[in-house]
Amino acid sequence: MIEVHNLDKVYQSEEGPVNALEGIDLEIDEGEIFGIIGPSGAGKSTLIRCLNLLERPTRGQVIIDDKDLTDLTISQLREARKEIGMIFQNFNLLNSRTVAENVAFCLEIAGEKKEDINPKVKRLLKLVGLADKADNYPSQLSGGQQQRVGIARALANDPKVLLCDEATSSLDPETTHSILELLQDINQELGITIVLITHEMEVIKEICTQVAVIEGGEIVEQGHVLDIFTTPQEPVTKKFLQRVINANVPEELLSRVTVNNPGQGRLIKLSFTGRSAGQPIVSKFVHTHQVEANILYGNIDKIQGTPFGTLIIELTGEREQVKTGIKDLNEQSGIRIEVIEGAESINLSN
Ligand SMILES: Nc1ncnc2c1ncn2[C@@H]1O[C@H](COP(=O)(O)OP(=O)(O)OP(=O)(O)O)[C@@H](O)[C@H]1O
Repeated sequence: MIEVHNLDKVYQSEEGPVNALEGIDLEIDEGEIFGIIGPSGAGKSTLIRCLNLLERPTRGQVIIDDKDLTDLTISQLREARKEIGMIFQNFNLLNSRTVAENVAFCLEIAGEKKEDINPKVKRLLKLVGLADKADNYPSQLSGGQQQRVGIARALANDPKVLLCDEATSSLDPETTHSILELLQDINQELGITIVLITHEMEVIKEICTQVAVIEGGEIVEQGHVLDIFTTPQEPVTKKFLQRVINANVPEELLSRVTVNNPGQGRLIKLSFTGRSAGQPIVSKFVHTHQVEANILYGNIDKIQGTPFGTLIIELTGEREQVKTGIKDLNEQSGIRIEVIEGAESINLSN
């Protein structure tokens, strides 16, 4: 549905060229909710704006629905953009127009027949839950309601793709949740492919199926959200995940373990998914190995409907027993083990 090949974007600034994006490759399937996450300055906004050529790439291709946008004439591009809706962090509504007029505006520009505009606006406002706000002005609406107008406007030309540029970043958590739910409904009911950029892993966790992590203008990691949550590879991904999984062992616990049991206690973090999330892993482990297990932290969450658990346990016992036990655990499918720093590390690969 969307393909990006070897895309670069260089801005010319007074201080010289800025390499905002380098060698970006992406493939986004039809019907996907694809998230792009990265820290400030990573290139997220530039990338999403390159997808509809609001920002022209310096090099590379953007292919949407088999059309290479970088090859189109201005009028062909205008036509192709009707298939790509976009919503923004600050909503970008026209304050002098009512809610209905904001939505009607795109239809007027697209040359839609006058008699078709009103019923379509009504339908769109109903879809986003604002049927009763048609005659209000944007200043009379909450942030969440304004974003709903933005969504109705973005859907006016029946797009196949919806681009969301930090669409929930200026909203409180509850409103964020309701907007994400609306986006998910739109994706499921209308089959629209959604690409969103965000700096919040919560947003990725809540609605995305695939995620790409961008840092310094490059995609450093991408894959299915569940895989990235359970086996993150890059430090930047791990940092984002810490904020949502919150499975860091407090310093004081760590020092207690190493002070009381020098060279003995080992802290391990288990991440488990799917069927293994419902298994009595720890009791089975203690039963089989002569090792004590003290649970310091535990949490079970759901990502894309799949249970996903995290456990942090302190293991004490004979060194060899502990080592064998950890290796056994590591061989079980669906379980990922990390020996946490501060405890004597064990090489899990041999
Ligand atoms: N018009 C511009 N001229 C020059 N440099 C720019 C321009 N727009 C962005 N940049 C630079 O390009 C890089 C990527 O910026 P971009 O806004 O895409 O990042 P971002 O990940 O969206 O950041 P944020 O989350 O803070 O919005 C940054 O170094 C930024 O300073």
